[in-house]
Amino acid sequence: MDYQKLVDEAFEASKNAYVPYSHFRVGACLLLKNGQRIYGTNIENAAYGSTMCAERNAIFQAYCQGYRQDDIEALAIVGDCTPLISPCGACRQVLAELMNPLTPIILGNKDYYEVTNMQTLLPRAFTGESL
Ligand SMILES: O=c1ccn([C@H]2C[C@H](O)[C@@H](CO)O2)c(=O)[nH]1
Ligand SMILES: [Zn+2]
Repeated sequence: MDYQKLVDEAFEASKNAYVPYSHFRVGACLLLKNGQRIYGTNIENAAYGSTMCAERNAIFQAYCQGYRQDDIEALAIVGDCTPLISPCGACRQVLAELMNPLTPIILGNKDYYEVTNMQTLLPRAFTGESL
């Protein structure tokens, strides 16, 4: 698995970020097991709370196209920052439900990346199992 390529593609996607308020571009590249890639960027709004994060845009788009967690090979999330970008709480909650706990999540900047997963990012997640 060429994680560096996923990171590079996520940075390419981040060029489409709509970030007039934070000027902080985030990119996501979701790799499906069929080889297809689905991209996401953050899209901000003057009503700040209506902003949507890059990784949620990517995972929602995958689901919109009919894919489900077992179809997902990996997800790269990137930002030009140090330390590495780390998904916000809302994204963790969404990703914990929509991705398998051990599916690789690659967090990257321009210089390096780290591989993690939802089990590590959100241990003891609240899921539909509890309802
Ligand atoms: O993992 C992250 C962290 C932040 N952001 C966005 C939201 C907002 O547009 C900007 C600053 O918080 O970065 C993401 O898209 N993903
Ligand atoms: Zn988020």
